[in-house]
Amino acid sequence: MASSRNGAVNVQVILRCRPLSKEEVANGTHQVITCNERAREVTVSHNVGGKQLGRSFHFDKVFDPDSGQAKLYRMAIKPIVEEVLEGFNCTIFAYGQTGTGKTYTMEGGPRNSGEGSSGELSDEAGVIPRAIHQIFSILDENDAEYTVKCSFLELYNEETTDLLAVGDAVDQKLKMLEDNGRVVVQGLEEIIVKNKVDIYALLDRGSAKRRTAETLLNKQSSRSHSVFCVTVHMREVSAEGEEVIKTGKLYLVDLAGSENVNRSGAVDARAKEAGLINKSLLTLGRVITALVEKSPHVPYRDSKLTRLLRDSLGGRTKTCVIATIAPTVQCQEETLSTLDYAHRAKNIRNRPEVPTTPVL
Ligand SMILES: Nc1ncnc2c1ncn2[C@@H]1O[C@H](COP(=O)(O)OP(=O)(O)OP(=O)(O)O)[C@@H](O)[C@H]1O
Repeated sequence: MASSRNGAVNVQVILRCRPLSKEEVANGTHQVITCNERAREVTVSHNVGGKQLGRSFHFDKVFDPDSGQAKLYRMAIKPIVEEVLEGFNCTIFAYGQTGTGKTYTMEGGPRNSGEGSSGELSDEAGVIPRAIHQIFSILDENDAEYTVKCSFLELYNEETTDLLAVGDAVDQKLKMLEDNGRVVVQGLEEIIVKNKVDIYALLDRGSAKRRTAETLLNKQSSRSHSVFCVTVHMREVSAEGEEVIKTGKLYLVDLAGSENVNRSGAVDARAKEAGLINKSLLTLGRVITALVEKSPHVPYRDSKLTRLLRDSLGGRTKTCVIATIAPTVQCQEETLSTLDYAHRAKNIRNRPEVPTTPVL
């Protein structure tokens, strides 16, 4: 039984500007970004013929360089995770140029060894550990019967690997199959997480595998996408006394660096020459364009990423994009490209639905 509680909603787009790094401060790097959190506006200033001009963009939320992880989570992500526990499927994408804070936002800043192993959140903890904490806090508070499962995969050059696999399965490339219109990744490990302490062990396992592959295979992490998925099954009794299983899914996606693919989804000529085309990122841009322009054909099937996350783009999922930018003049051109791209994504409309399955 599928019940639709909501009509169409736009993809939510939030903007985060990272602070200057120590080196940038030491070098006296010029900043060109002004964030106005209240007005939910970001302005890029540039100099044209000696005149200082500014271009402004509005988003659903704007976070300036002083906004820490806890604030971003509380204001932008917490309500989304609450919806996962109501049975919605939700997706959060981090999109931006390399080095603007996608991984920092999703996973968190560097941890000291042992930090987080007792389950406490550090100030620098990102969206993934905070979401797991929130999920367990709510489930435990409600005294619900539940299971929480996590998977973590990487897409690199259109190949899918399981970041949580161990033993013989470590280097296996996984196939994506279609099952009743749903895309499933064959053989992807789903680990049952018993409590919030387990999350750091999982993240460490995934990150260690990513790092090893980078060294051994000369991979560039900025060219890979990672998808962390949390599935929560909850058993509840409805107001009519009917026992129901609710399943909520949360996809947390750390995209490849957006450089080389411009705002219209075209490939930069230099990138093409250098063989730096990222098919999944390129197709994501084309899917967004097709959805925004209401084109009859949306090229979901053209890449692994868009096949896997089809439902998050114009489907039944609640979707949020976190666009990350750097404040420096050197990144100005890329920043404008990210802002244009993110601004267009605001026009995508999804129709979130809660599928409920009565227990037989
Ligand atoms: N909001 C922030 N506050 C403090 N430090 C940040 C912030 N965002 C990013 N950083 C720091 O900036 C550096 C680059 O961030 P990060 O690695 O997350 O970028 P990225 O966008 O994921 O890059 P890539 O595409 O190469 O993976 C890191 O050292 C990170 O700790």
